[in-house]
Amino acid sequence: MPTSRFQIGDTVMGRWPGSNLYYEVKVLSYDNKTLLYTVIYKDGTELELKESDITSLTIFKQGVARSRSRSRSRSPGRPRRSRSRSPARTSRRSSSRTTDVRKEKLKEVLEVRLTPVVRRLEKTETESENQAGGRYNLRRRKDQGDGKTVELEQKTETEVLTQTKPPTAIKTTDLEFGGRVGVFFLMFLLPVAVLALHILCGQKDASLQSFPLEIPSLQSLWDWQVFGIVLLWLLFQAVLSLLPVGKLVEGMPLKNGKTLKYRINGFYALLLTAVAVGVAVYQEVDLSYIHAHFLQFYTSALLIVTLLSVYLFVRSRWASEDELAPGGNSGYIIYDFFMGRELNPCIKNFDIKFFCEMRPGLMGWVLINFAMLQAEMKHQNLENPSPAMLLVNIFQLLWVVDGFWHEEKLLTMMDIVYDGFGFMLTFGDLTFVPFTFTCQAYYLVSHPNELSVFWIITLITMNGVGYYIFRKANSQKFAFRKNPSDPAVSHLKTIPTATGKSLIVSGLWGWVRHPNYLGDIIMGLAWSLPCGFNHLIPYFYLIYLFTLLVHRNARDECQCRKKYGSAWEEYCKAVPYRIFPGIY
Ligand SMILES: NC(=O)C1=CN([C@@H]2O[C@H](COP(=O)(O)OP(=O)(O)OC[C@H]3O[C@@H](n4cnc5c(N)ncnc54)[C@H](OP(=O)(O)O)[C@@H]3O)[C@@H](O)[C@H]2O)C=CC1
Ligand SMILES: CC(C)CCC[C@@H](C)[C@H]1CC=C2C3=C(CC[C@@]21C)[C@@]1(C)CC[C@H](O)C(C)(C)[C@@H]1CC3
Repeated sequence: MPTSRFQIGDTVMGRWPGSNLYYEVKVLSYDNKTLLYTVIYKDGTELELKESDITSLTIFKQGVARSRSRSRSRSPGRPRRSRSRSPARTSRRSSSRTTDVRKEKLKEVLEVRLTPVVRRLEKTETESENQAGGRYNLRRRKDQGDGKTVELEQKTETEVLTQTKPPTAIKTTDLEFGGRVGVFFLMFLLPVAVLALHILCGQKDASLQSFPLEIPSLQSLWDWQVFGIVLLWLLFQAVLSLLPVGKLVEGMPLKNGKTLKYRINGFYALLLTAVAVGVAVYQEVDLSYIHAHFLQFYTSALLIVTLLSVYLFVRSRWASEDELAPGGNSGYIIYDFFMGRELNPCIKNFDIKFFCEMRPGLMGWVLINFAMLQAEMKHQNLENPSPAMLLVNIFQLLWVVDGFWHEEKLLTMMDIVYDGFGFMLTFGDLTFVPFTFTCQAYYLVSHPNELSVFWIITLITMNGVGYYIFRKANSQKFAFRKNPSDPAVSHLKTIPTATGKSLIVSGLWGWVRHPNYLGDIIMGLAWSLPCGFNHLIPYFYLIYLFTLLVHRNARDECQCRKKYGSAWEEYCKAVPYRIFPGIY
């Protein structure tokens, strides 16, 4: 192996593909043609790595030691922000220089990456465990009796430190949604599809055969007063989100080691919004105004989404590389505009993405549903809302309340940790959620549907079952990631992975690989069925959810395969179905 830097049998630190995590590996061979090293991880996983993904133990330890001494002298507050020393930049530049320079740069990379987390080690053990999403053990433990494996036995500093890093913002090469052409069409199709949905839901003949639809006049699409109301709504929700009530929680560590702080007060904001709406209704504000001006509300929201997306794209030009999302950095303007370049665009401490993801959209959804309930009573001259309308309102309210009750969990989700904030998410959060998730209630205003007692009980049971699966699966995974030895989840069987995290392979997560998606889809069905079978249009949410979750499942599995390698394959063998047991 004359040209290789590392020799067969050397113990070195190897980067886990697709991440910033370094683990101890042994060099098994070197291929002069492909310039790849075959290395073996401590759990037996063999992989081929590039030289740039390997570093010697000495250099790695020096990096850790230096970072430790530096961090102690630093203030315990927010870590220093350093544009010029961004890890991504440093590592990119270093690749074109000499080996010595590379070594020096690598030390720097490790130093910068590790520093802030050393600070975390000075906290209590529980804190560091929570932040790291669990503790990590590189050794694959021998199975114990029932084949159950236990995580975390031994925790080295480096393991915890490196594990907490999110993926690097290298140039995005795997384009999703059909690449540039796909997103270009999506960007026009999505708003038009939502508009068509509105027109269909609102007209007497809601059948798909009523195409081509009557195009609404431009005048009927715009109203300055409605635009003002939408702006006020956004402002009101932003103010509520800044209220100093509720706990302050640290988000997942960013690439530069920095963590952002989030005020978890969504549930209080929901209560305050309910009080404000209650007062308005008491003051005889007619909420059916929203129904009467629904299209104008939609176009106002769409204009705000477009302006916000442009603002986000423009400001991302000044973002440092470590502030960029891994998925929206292709260099193609259209694609990056759609996917979003910046991971967590903030104005001071206000994270725009975190705010938009739930607040205005989910609260708006509940408010619009309630407005539709009032509109139904008005239009159909009812003294009380119909059972169908009540079920839709209650089922969806339960889901939204649940979302706000567990708001903190959003911080660990793919949308916050991985996806950029661009047109797709702004449109999804601020228009798609409030203006399509409400389609059942909107439909019921002009398409009454009688429900028998049997049907009502069946729908309540269906929603209950779906909710139980959704909640239990999500809570179990969250509790397990937070602390695998938590008595509530410690009985679960697991598959260890080379990253040190384990995969649950029993209970709901041993039934299908995404039980939470299954629960969500069952609920989605229970939300549409109250509208009867006359038209397909109230099933829009179900169709959307099914498509989104199947696509999301594929995205997530692709990431998990990269992260967990052979352990993920083992999990797929043990749990062959993705979402629907015995079917898919
Ligand atoms: N109604 C709607 O419009 C939408 C609803 N949702 C809902 O949001 C919820 C969250 O969804 P989402 O964030 O997509 O995905 P999940 O909550 O399912 O998270 C997937 C992650 O869980 C971890 N994981 C996967 N399998 C296992 C296992 N066996 N044991 C332990 N950890 C595992 C992996 O991350 P790691 O190992 O890194 O922890 C994986 O990346 C779902 O209930 C979904 O239905 C989502 C999107 C839209
Ligand atoms: C085709 C569209 C442009 C796609 C838009 C997708 C978005 C509407 C959804 C993507 C993931 C979402 C989640 C929630 C709302 C819908 C979007 C934004 C969620 C915040 C709702 C509340 C839940 O409790 C949750 C589990 C936290 C949801 C997380 C994902």
